[in-house]
Amino acid sequence: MIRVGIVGATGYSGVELIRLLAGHPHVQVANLYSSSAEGEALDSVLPHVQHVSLPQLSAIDAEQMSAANDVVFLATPAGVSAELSPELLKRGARVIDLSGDFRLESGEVYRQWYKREPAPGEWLDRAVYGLAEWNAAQVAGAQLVANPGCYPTAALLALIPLAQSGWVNPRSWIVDAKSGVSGAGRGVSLGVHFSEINDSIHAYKVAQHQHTPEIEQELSKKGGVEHVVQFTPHLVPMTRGILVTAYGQLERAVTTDEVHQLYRSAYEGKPFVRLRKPGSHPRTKEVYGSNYCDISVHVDERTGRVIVLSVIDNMVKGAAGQAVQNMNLMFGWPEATGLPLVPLFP
Ligand SMILES: NC(=O)C1=CN([C@@H]2O[C@H](COP(=O)(O)OP(=O)(O)OC[C@H]3O[C@@H](n4cnc5c(N)ncnc54)[C@H](OP(=O)(O)O)[C@@H]3O)[C@@H](O)[C@H]2O)C=CC1
Ligand SMILES: CC(=O)N[C@@H](CCC(=O)OP(=O)(O)O)C(=O)O
Repeated sequence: MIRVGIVGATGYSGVELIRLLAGHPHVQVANLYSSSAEGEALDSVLPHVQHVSLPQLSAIDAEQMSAANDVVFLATPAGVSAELSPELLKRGARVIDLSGDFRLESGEVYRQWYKREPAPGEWLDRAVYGLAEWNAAQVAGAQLVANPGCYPTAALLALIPLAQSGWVNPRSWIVDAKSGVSGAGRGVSLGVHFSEINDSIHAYKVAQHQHTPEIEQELSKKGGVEHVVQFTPHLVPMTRGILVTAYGQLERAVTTDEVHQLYRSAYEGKPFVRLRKPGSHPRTKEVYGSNYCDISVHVDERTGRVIVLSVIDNMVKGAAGQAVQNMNLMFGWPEATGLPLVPLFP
């Protein structure tokens, strides 16, 4: 058994980590850390974990955290990990960061999109981008894994095979995405007020969302040329789930079946990518509570566009589930260890 510590356990991704790790055969949730509820039991904040055997919430202390855990998950807002992770890493800890602090290779790009100070460059250089399906070997040897953002996970799994094919104009990508409200975390604000978001849908951060450079960075790395993405997120009145509808302009004539075959080869043997029938319409409900990303491809011969649909549960494949998948790779266990294989339905 390895000892796992979680920072931000009172938040949505942190408590989702607890749900998943409680069923993991090689893990003991040894330490939970909180910046606001030190000394309390987690079930006093979140009663749904009553009867789950968990340690009390402890204060954040890099020395203790490094000594008392084999791996530390940071499920904290942007900016926390940039300061805390170097302190943990210096002391030899292994870290899986669910925030955006180590995903962007350039500190300058981070400063521009996150509007805050980046982590020190020496540590940014050491982070491995934890898109498990594409970076498994690097994740296995990493001390610091930057768990991908929720929208980038759905977008990159949908687009990397095509980015590598050279069939699509790399500057033509349009990624339209819709997210459930849990993506915004547990903090309360007018932006997630029930009476203002229910029965309604809206776009936000048009041309300004911090996941734009993350998607572009990874598509460009995998595609071998610069890729440019027009990314528009929307908030929809549901709790979990992301649907990405992505469009690219084809530079050669290909059929839906050829694109489907490309994806079949790309994701063969990957336990969490389920390629759906060509021309089908995956629904967020079909991956709810699971670590799957379901993908379908379509070619519109009239417009010369390829359209890729992908769905994930933002809390699982988009956050905690992918983090557990990365932990499995880091410790040499099969990728799917401890992760639920049947979504919650309906
Ligand atoms: N929700 C989602 O779908 C996804 C979230 N993420 C990322 O994961 C991270 C966590 O998100 P989420 O769980 O939604 O957020 P929440 O707001 O639900 O939880 C964040 C937790 O972080 C802790 N925290 C707040 N401030 C500090 C601080 N200064 N120092 C230490 N801990 C602090 C809080 O716990 P306490 O008060 O106990 O310290 C809080 O419960 C974010 O970076 C987010 O962007 C990534 C992908 C998807
Ligand atoms: C619905 C909703 O508000 N979603 C969040 C996604 C949070 C996230 O994953 O952002 P990080 O890059 O900081 O991890 C958003 O759009 O900002």
